[in-house]
Amino acid sequence: MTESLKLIAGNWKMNGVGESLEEAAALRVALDAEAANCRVALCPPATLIDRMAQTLGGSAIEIGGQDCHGAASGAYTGSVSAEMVADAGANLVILGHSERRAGFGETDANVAAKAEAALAAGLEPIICVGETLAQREAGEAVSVVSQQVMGSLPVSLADKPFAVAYEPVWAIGTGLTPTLEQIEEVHAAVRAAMIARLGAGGAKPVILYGGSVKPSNAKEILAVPEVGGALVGGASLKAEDFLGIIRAV
Ligand SMILES: O=C(CO)COP(=O)(O)O
Repeated sequence: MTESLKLIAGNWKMNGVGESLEEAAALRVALDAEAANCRVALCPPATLIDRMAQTLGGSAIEIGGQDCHGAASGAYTGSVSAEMVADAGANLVILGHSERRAGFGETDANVAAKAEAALAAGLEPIICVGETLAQREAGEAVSVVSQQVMGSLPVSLADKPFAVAYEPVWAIGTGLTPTLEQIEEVHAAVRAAMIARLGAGGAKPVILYGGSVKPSNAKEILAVPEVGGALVGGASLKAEDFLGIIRAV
């Protein structure tokens, strides 16, 4: 078991324009008044990182990007480098989300390169893994996720701060969640793969669960062994919902 503080991270995905920062501001007001029992982060679209950093400046709430390129700079129209994400005001970055693996063809090797770039820029990567429904139904969830961990974590992560997020693809945005036993089984496998890949450096970083986490199910999910926090999509867009999850820690 890890002794690290739990991390509750909100992934806004491609939602949010300037006025959405009111939700970040409301979260800040609430957490200024009642300190959270965990690390809290918001990961807005890249265009909002800078303004969110201004909105949250001086608060305990951390900021993450949702992706970065694997190269430091160059002719990659439309892409954002890890250094740019950090320069805008983030200290974390989500990498290898299933929406990027499926929609943008990202491979484990791409994700590992992005993690290297993130480390070089001083960002803490949150590396996502998770099986599809077909893979789960074929009994392959543990093997698929273990392979993703082995392929997506560069060995240079060993002494660095990072997190892994287990997000079953079929649980994202569907209202479906695995049973607590299924979550425990995969998180144990993720931990074993982290240690196989990184040695002792794989023992401590938190493993987040993501996929239809909401205030009503957060408490039981966060109590599962090796669940070191949550990566929250839809329920992170409204401060009140996100606070309900933070309060469940
Ligand atoms: O993909 C997710 C977080 O990265 C989970 O999304 P939902 O919480 O909306 O299911």
